[in-house]
Amino acid sequence: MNNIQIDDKEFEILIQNENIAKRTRLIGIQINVDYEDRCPIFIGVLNGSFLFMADLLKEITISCEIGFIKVSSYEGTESSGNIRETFGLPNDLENRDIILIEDIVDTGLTLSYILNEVYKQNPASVKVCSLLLKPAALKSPINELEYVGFELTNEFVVGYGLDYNGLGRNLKDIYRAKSVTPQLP
Ligand SMILES: O=P(O)(O)OC[C@H]1O[C@H](OP(=O)(O)OP(=O)(O)O)[C@H](O)[C@@H]1O
Ligand SMILES: Nc1nc2[nH]cnc2c(=O)[nH]1
Repeated sequence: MNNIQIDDKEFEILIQNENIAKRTRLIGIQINVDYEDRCPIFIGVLNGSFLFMADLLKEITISCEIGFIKVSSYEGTESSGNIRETFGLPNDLENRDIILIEDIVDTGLTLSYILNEVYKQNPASVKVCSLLLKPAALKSPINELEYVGFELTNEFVVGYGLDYNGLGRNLKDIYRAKSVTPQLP
């Protein structure tokens, strides 16, 4: 299925699940090496990270803890940049190694907000693992961004946890919005 319709938008295939799985396996191996003999806390950012978090954690063989947090920011395809609150952040992060798991880093506003909240608890270290990154959309560099699955251009993507108007999170593959060709009169 190379082209799909979700709500009012057409999407085309961008990254197949086999390639997501291969990349995830490699990231998992790297994290196992980097955190050998440590016990990091993986914190997934809901909702979008739920599939990536589950698949990545199946590749993790070191001792670790797992949690999820939720922040709110986006409607449709536009970034509101209007992040209100973090829900569910553990309050015992002092001296712990934290690995934040994101599905996508776009403007980086969500992540900057979360990082700020996490640092208030004086963790030992903080790194970010994101399946997707849009480098050209980043509003400011994020030094903690250590593990990235795929770099994208500035296109809206959906599937494998990412939604369009609440739909499409269950898709195995990742799709990008097809550009609309202007209609001649
Ligand atoms: O880098 P940014 O421009 O801040 O965008 C990235 C954030 O946007 C998406 O979350 P969203 O707020 O849409 O919530 P969701 O995970 O529930 O879809 C995504 O999961 C990231 O958390
Ligand atoms: N679904 C989806 N959510 C996002 N949040 C930030 N960028 C995106 C994107 O490209 N797709």
